[in-house]
Amino acid sequence: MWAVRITVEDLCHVYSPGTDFEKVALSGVSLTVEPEEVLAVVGGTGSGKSTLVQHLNGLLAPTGGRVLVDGTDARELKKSDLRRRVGLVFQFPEAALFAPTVREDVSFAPRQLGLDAREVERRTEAALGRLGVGHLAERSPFALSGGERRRVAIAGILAMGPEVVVLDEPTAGLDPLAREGLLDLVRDLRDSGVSVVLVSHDLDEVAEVSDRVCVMEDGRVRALGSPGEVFYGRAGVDAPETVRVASLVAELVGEERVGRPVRFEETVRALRRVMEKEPEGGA
Ligand SMILES: Nc1ncnc2c1ncn2[C@@H]1O[C@H](COP(=O)(O)OP(=O)(O)OP(=O)(O)O)[C@@H](O)[C@H]1O
Repeated sequence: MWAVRITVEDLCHVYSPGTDFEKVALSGVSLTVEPEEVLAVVGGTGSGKSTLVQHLNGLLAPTGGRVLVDGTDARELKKSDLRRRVGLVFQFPEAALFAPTVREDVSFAPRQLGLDAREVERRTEAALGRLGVGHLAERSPFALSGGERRRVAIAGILAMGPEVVVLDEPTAGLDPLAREGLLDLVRDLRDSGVSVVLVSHDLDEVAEVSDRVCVMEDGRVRALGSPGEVFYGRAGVDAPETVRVASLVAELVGEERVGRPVRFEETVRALRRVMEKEPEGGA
């Protein structure tokens, strides 16, 4: 698949400018969403994450700065094209399901694109299959579990064939199994050439799936880099459990023996290495 690059340059966003409710939500944000990467956006509540991602598909217009999609200013692109290319899945997207059946709900967006009926059907079935909800196609979205409804809502976005998918807190409120399933989807999207922007409060899941992490604070980029750079650096973020465990062990035996693991499996492997070298009875 042809992969898109989104460049955010010195982006500023002010809500309700010139009124008593004026709020500067973003100031001077610059970053790039590279083709075929998972970029996590983390940060405290109100730090500007949702505002930032709504600029990626033109839902919000910059107060200052610009967003470039493969070098073209997003304002010059047709809004409907941009929203098809950059699919935005809001927090709790299941709240927007409306059709009598799952299949009709998922096919709604591709039908709006003016595609012929066979192409709509092909995309709908592919998206239902990808999200593992094909067996629910004739059911009412309202008669499903929360996790199933969320998958149906995401299938509706994927049926548009986006090149970038933005997921705003996709695992919020899901049980561990449903959460794991969504993280598998994130990896699967990246592996099939779709970039993913993942907004998350859950640093452990960010450590598991992201290629790079952007830390937002008070409307600015506080840190941007690989999970290792960000979580072991001085970004001031709380680290994922995996990193905290590895850091504690590194304090005892030295970082050169533990390294800087980020993902669960890497941390387990690092600790195993340390234990194997440890003489009987401890150091
Ligand atoms: N429509 C709006 N009108 C005015 N202010 C807003 C609006 N939406 C967000 N804000 C404010 O802009 C700032 C950034 O909000 P934003 O929703 O982008 O943060 P966030 O990092 O996504 O937060 P959360 O993690 O709680 O979802 C906050 O101070 C918020 O109160």
